[in-house]
Amino acid sequence: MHKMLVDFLYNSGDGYGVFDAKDQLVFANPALAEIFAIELEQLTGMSFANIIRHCHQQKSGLLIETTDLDDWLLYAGQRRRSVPFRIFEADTVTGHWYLMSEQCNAQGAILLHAKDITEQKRLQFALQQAEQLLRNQANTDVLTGIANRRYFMQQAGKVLKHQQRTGAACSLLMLDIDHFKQLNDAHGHLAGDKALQFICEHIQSQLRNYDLFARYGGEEFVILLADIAATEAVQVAERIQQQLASHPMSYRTKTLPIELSVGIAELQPQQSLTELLQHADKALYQAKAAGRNCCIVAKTSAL
Ligand SMILES: Nc1nc2c(ncn2[C@@H]2O[C@H](COP(=O)(O)OP(=O)(O)OP(=O)(O)O)[C@@H](O)[C@H]2O)c(=O)[nH]1
Repeated sequence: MHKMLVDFLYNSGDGYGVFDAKDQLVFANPALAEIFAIELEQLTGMSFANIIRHCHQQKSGLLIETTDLDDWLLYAGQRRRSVPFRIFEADTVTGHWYLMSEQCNAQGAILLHAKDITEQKRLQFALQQAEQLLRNQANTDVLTGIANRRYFMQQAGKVLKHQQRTGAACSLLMLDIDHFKQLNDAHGHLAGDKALQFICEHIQSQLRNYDLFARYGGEEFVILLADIAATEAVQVAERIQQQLASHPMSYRTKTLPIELSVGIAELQPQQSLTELLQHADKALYQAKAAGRNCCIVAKTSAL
């Protein structure tokens, strides 16, 4: 090889290596030796399979995550030389990422090039996490930590479609704290905020993981119960009310009783989310009119 080229390869921060047609590594530069975490003198002459075995056994160099190394090697063997050029990402035990490219010539020799992309990957992960955080924030009510109305509307539409397609039951509960203004006025807004958080924790503890529970407005909440008919939904609502009565909220030195009125509507065929919400809202209004701290099921007839 031309001396200049050899010097370049030896001093390059990118890893370079050449595997012959029998998959023996006939040339490697120091950067590649570092990636595999094998001394350069030892590395040169090793077969691809032995390099991978070494990394796997020593838990050093390339991160080989498998419980069946022979299977891993078989799979890798099928991919190597399957195309004249291929590109893939690989990471090391120490958390570095490399963009690997393999160029295969007509005789079956492979030129391997490994470029450090750790910084790009770090930024990519950070961006993904930031996106996830933003998505969560956009869907979450800040005060209570439960889903907000926006998220509810998005998800409820999907649940309704699914339930209507399969003909399964579905009930919507609309819950509103009774005389909440009085609580705020008597004990302060902070007590009101604590009450909202307390109620959310309380309701959440009574629900299944996949029930859709959201803060719909100030002191109003919605719960969408898939596969639950109105008669069963009443039991859920009454359990929430009874538990709330027997476990009142403590605030500073006081005990603050909190009560809820609940309107329930069962999903009808062809009904839209807006219509279902209207029915539950009307039932909630009736529960308030009936004296509060009770639960009313909407009539299935038109509003
Ligand atoms: N502390 C606190 N209060 C809130 C929040 N959102 C809404 N509210 C209060 O909730 C109260 C709702 O009052 P109303 O609509 O009159 O209802 P209510 O007093 O519960 O009466 P009924 O629903 O008829 O039983 C208002 O005083 C709002 O200020 C909040 O995030 N924190």
